[in-house]
Order: sequence, then C-alpha cells, then structure tokens
Amino acid sequence: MKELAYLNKYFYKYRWKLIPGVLFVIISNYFGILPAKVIREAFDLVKENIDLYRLYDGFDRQDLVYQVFGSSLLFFGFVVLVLALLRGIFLFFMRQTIILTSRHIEYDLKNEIYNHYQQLDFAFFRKNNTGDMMNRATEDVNQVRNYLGPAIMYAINTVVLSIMVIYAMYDVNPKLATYSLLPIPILSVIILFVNKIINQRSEKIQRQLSVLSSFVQETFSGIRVIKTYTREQQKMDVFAKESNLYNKVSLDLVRVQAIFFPLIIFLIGFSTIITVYVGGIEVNNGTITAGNIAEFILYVNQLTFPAMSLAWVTSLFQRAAASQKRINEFLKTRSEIPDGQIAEPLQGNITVKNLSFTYPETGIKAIDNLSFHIAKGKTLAIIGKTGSGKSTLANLLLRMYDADSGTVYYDDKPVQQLQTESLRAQIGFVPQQVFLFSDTIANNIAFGMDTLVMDKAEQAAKDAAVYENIVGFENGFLTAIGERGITLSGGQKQRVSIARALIKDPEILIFDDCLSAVDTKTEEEILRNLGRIMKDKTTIFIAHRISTIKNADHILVLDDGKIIEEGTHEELLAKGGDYFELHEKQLLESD
Ligand SMILES: Nc1ncnc2c1ncn2[C@@H]1O[C@H](COP(=O)(O)OP(=O)(O)OP(=O)(O)O)[C@@H](O)[C@H]1O
Repeated sequence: MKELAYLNKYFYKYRWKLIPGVLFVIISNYFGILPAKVIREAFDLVKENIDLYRLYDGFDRQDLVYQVFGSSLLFFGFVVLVLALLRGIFLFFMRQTIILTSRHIEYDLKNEIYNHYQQLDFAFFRKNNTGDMMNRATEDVNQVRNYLGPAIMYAINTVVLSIMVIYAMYDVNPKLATYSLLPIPILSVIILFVNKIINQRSEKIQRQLSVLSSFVQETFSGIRVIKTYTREQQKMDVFAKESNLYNKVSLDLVRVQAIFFPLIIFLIGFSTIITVYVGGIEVNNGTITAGNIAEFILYVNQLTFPAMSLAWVTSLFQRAAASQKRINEFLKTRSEIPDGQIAEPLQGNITVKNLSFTYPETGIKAIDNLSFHIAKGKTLAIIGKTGSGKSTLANLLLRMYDADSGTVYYDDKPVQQLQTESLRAQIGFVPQQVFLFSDTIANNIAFGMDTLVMDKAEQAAKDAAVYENIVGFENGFLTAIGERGITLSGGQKQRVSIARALIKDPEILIFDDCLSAVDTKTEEEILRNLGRIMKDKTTIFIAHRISTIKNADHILVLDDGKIIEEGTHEELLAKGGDYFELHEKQLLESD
C-alpha cells in the first residue's frame, strides 16, 4: 500500500476539489438516511390516524380526519421526494469533484510516465518491451485511477454511511439495532472470502487477455509474413485455443459472481426478518413504534451497499497498489547516462581513445579498445563484417550508451561533459533501420526541426535523391505514409531517412549502412551531393559496400570490435589484406 503514497502529491495538488468532494459525500449520505425517519413518522401517523378514524366512526368529523390524514401522507411523500432530490444533487456534486479529480490525476500521471520514458536511455528500452511499457502507461494507470476515483469515493461513502446508519439505529433502540446488525459481520466475512476468489479469477482473466492481445498484435504486425507462408489456419487455431482459455476463465468468474449476489440478498433478507421479528416483540412491549420497524428495514437495506462495496473497494486498493508498484519501478528508473553541462557548437573534430563496450545482457564485447581520429571536414568510413560492432560504435558516438572504458572526444571535450540534447541536435544520424512515422513525407523529413519549411524539405529531398519520387506521388510532399511507411519502397524510405538528417544541416553526419537498398547509380548521385553539402563538415560512413566508401579520407576495417586495417582506399588495396579481398569479391559480384 505504501506504493500508493506516491500519488499523495496529486491529492495535494487537487486538494480544493477533493475536500468539497468529501463534504458532498457526507451531505448526500445525510439526505440518504433522512427518508427512513420520515417514513417512520408516516407509518406512525398511519397507525394513529386509523385509530382516530375508527374512533369517529359514525360522526361527521370522520371525513375531516380522513382528509387531514390524506394530505399529511401526501406531505410526507413530498418530503421523501425532496430528500431524494437533494441526495441526488449532492451525489452529482460528489462525482463532479472526486471522479473528475481522478481523471485530472490520470491525465497528469500519464504525462509524467510518458515524459519520463522519453528521458530514459537506450539501455532501458533495450531491457523492456514495448507492450510492457504501454501497459504500465495505460492499463496500470487505469487501475490507479479506479483507486483515485471510485475506490476513494466509495470508501468514504461506506465509512460515512455505516457510521450514520449504525448511529441512527442505536439511537432508536440498541437491542433491535444489535439483533438487526448480527448478520452484517457474517456478510462481510463471506464477501471478503468470495472477493478473494473473484480477485484471483479476475487476475487470471487479465493475464489471459494480455496473452490474447499480444498474440493478435503480433499476428497483425506480421500479417504479410503469415500470408506469404500460408500460416493463417495455424494462427487461427492458436487464437481459438487462447480464446477458449479466456472464455473458460471468464466463465469461472461469472460462476462465483452468480453465487455472490444472491448470497448477499439472502443475508440482507435474513437481517430484515430478524428486524421484523425482534421489532414486533419490542412493539408489543411498547418500547418502539411500528414505524420504527419500517425505519429499521430501510436502514438494514442501506447497509447492503457498504457491506458490498467494502470488499470491492479493498480489491480496488490492492490492484491499484500492485499497478502503482509497477509504475513506480519505471518512474524510479534513472537514465544510466548522466547529462553533461557543455552545450557549445561542435567544430567537428572527433577523437576516440581506447573505447571498449560490452552489452551487459549478452556479455558480447562489441567494441574492443578502439582508437581513431577524424579532423573537421573529413570523411571517415567504417567497413566490416556483420556483427563487427559498426552500429554499436555509431551509438557510442551519439552517447546512446556509455562506454565501459575509453572515451569519445568532440573537439577535445569528453562526450560525458557535453549536454546530450545539444550533442544529438548537432549530429545528423541516419540509422540502419529506417523508421518513418505515420505522417506526411514532408513532416517525416522535417521531423528533427521545430517547424516545417517546405523549401528546406524539398532541398533535402533533392540532396537525398528522392525528390523526383516524391513529386511523382499524387499528393507530392503531402503524401501520407502509413505505419512504417508501407507505401514507400525500401530504397525510397532510406532516402527519406537521409533527407531527414540532411535538413538539419548538421556539423557531423553519421550514416549507418543507409544506402544498402539504393542502386549504385542513385548511390553515386547521393554521394556527389553529400560531397558538396559536407564539404567543410565531418562525415562518418558505415557501409558494407566498398563503392559507398572508396572516396573517404580514411577507412577503418572492423572485425570483432577491433580495427584490423586502416588507411585510404588505395592504401588498403595495396596492403592486399581483408579490405582487398572484400573489394575483389564485390567486384566479382557486380560483374
Ligand atoms: N542490443 C543488443 N544487445 C546485446 N547484444 C547486441 C545488441 N546489439 C548488438 N549486439 C551484439 O553486438 C555485436 C555488434 O553488433 P552491431 O550491431 O554493432 O554490428 P554491426 O557491425 O553493425 O552489424 P551489421 O553490419 O550486421 O549491422 C553483435 O555480436 C551483436 O549480436
């Protein structure tokens, strides 16, 4: 439960909505129990008036008694109606304050979680899957909102109503009150017990629902592969199996619930019988009136709600605590990359000294004691087999991770001292895996900019050699691209991704194998354009194809995270080593 204490800051923030909310709960309950007293008066009046009516039997006045009696009853009816109306009004205010506050807090909490996710480092996103992160920001927040709104509202309601009703009962007749209340503790114990079973079964449903939705999500994401391999029937069978399981656990819950409500009604009915029986004896003894029995029956019935909501509220509290614990786990996670202070414009000199990095999850040493230097305005190329550590190096340059040892220096300043936001804003990075948002092409190109300047987007598209393709579409730059840009070809997507980096006009550009899906002619065009744009700027090319990098000022050949050869294209060819072999192989392939 201490996990929920995290939310206290929000209670404080919205205190001027919550405090009136609590007052409204009290007032609405007060108007809720008053009708019982009015009905008692009405009952007693009925009895007295019947006696009086009989007394005047045969007299003229009997009609008058009848009329007075009729209008008094009407009056009592009217009072009950007004009280119900007042109760309704305050219930409305209660919901308007407490439930509304819970929605405000839900909104704040979702924003807090979302903003926190954005600040976390790559390592966090590597460790946690998207489904789990989304669940915590949606389903768990929902559970917490149930605590903030309904649970708190009904908890206060239950306590206030129980105190008021029990007080009113003992005020009338302690003996009758004790007898009438006897089944209530039994009721509460049964409810708590049944509720535990309901909770366990609800959790099972929740888990199964999660399995089912993950399955459906994955199936639809991979629908093309499923259709290509004609695995629809197999997927349908798996879905039917999981769905049946969901059905079974849901029915298990319905069965318990089916016993639950009749049981409560039975115990309340039992309590009513005791009230009538003991009340009848007391009326006979003259200690209470017949009206008191009617009043008590109403009280007992009013206690049904607190008895039921007690268990429900307890389970809401428990679920919210479990959810808040999961939310807190993420909110308390701090980025493992402490931010630096320096936010100066970069010149473009990069030095890497004895850099090593091992992925903690797999223990794979991706970068092993790497050192090199690129002067401002020069082009460095990195080539190597798959898995040789090229992408890891790019991520280290962007400070997505911190190295285990060694450092990257920008203009002689260690990367740790630079403000990551400023660093990344000055680097144009084209990742190996293109990701385009479900938006227009223009907005995708201008993604890194605060505003979309069409001329700049068009120029970037020209430089990335994708302009002709874009204007060929019916809506040109305003063409919407679906999830992950499915309307574009692989090569077009890569070029849009390049344009996204170029529009920033950065001092440093890093291309991570982003020309792999582009034909050699287009590649040459892009490289020519880059030569012009990046004339005085620093460029790092990561590539598999020698054609991409042969004009670079310096080439590093990586293997197993280490530099095995380095030099210019000509120098490396002259060495006759791995680079030369690769060159020969690629020449043969292109022939
Ligand atoms: N997130 C990760 N967690 C654990 N290990 C990883 C992770 N990413 C990469 N690796 C491992 O680190 C090594 C280097 O991977 P990296 O992606 O840097 O290679 P690469 O040279 O870019 O390969 P490619 O040319 O195929 O893109 C590989 O052995 C890979 O399995």
